[in-house]
Amino acid sequence: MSLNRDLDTKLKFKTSKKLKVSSTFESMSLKPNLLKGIYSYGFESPSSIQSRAITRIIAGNDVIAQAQSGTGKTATFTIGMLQIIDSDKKQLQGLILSPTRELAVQINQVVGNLGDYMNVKSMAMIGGKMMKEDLKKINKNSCHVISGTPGRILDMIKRQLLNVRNIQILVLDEADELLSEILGFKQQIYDIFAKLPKSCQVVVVSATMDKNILEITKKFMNDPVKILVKQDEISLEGIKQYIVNVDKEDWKFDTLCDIYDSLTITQCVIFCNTKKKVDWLSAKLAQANFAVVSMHGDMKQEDRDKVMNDFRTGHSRVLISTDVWARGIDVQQVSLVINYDLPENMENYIHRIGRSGRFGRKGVAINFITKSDGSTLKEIERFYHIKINPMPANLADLS
Ligand SMILES: Nc1ncnc2c1ncn2[C@@H]1O[C@H](COP(=O)(O)OP(=O)(O)OP(=O)(O)O)[C@@H](O)[C@H]1O
Repeated sequence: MSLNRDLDTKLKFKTSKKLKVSSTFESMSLKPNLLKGIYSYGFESPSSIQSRAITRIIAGNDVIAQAQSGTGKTATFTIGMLQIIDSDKKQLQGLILSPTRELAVQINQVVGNLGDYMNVKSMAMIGGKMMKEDLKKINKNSCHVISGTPGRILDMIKRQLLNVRNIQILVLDEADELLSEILGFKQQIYDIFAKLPKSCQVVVVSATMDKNILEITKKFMNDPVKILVKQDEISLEGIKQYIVNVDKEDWKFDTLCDIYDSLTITQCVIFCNTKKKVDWLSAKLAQANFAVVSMHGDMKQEDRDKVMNDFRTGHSRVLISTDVWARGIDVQQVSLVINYDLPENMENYIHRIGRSGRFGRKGVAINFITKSDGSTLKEIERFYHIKINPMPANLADLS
């Protein structure tokens, strides 16, 4: 983890002034069938980010929307996009990019659900599946909206299998990850962007944004409306955070076994930093007769799909994963996150713990801390202006 982070968020980048706040969905002048979709999906009133950003998107502005994890960013850009596209035209009009396949699929489901009464056709376009299946679907359906991962989308565009000439709105979800130097998406995003119409509106979204990312967005955004969160407000109060001092790496496993019963009260995600460690830990827990499932990026997509399905339906309750699960995935029953390893990336700390405590629910995050983790822990505390206390002896007190 870099120790030289620039903690100064005050300069230059500020939330746009005098943003209109729409406290109801009715007051957003949405299409009746979109409003119907929103209510049938179970939403009653908009969250803070929804009440500020949706009308800006609809007005045609480029928008940078930052909001805490689990506060409804997906519906923010989805509702904005659904209002903009014309479902009578059989053309691809909206493109949503996100960093993982599971997230792209999840977003596509939200588009389908909110657009249920609008006759909107959408599809997920992700790596790990046969391209010809994608082609069959597009040809059959002529999609209005595609939610995909950058590699597959770029590939489809380069092969001229995807007509992007009529795209009106591009969304980058988890934008700071998509635009970071480390993961290699950045060039793909630029290449996709270069193929889109000049007039295309851009919306970038994440729970975490830093100055570098905001600087980069200047290259492809036009005087964006900015809705930002102060550094000391990113961490959600509803998620209680604790440390467990384990001294040595070797002690983590026994500590986890000791608390296993509390993990299964609802659902729990355990994060490790490498795929190898995920495999090792799940094998070791299975050997000790603990029921767990695991997922990482080297697994076959059909196996990943099965794990996701089992976890989403509650058939499995404890999931071990890498940072492939850190961002965006929404399983409301997850109430506990364990950092078996502290994340190597400051942003992913907040994204990982945000898998619990969705939309105002309560959550608990437990960090296993070895002696050598001390400085990283301090850095996390400083970065998010929080104090992470030792876990109380009685785990029942956690809920
Ligand atoms: N207005 C609303 N009323 C009720 N529930 C909502 C509303 N908006 C969103 N939700 C629900 O809140 C949960 C979290 O939403 P979402 O996944 O969009 O969060 P997010 O802000 O994108 O989080 P992350 O930072 O983890 O990506 C979802 O289950 C979603 O259905």
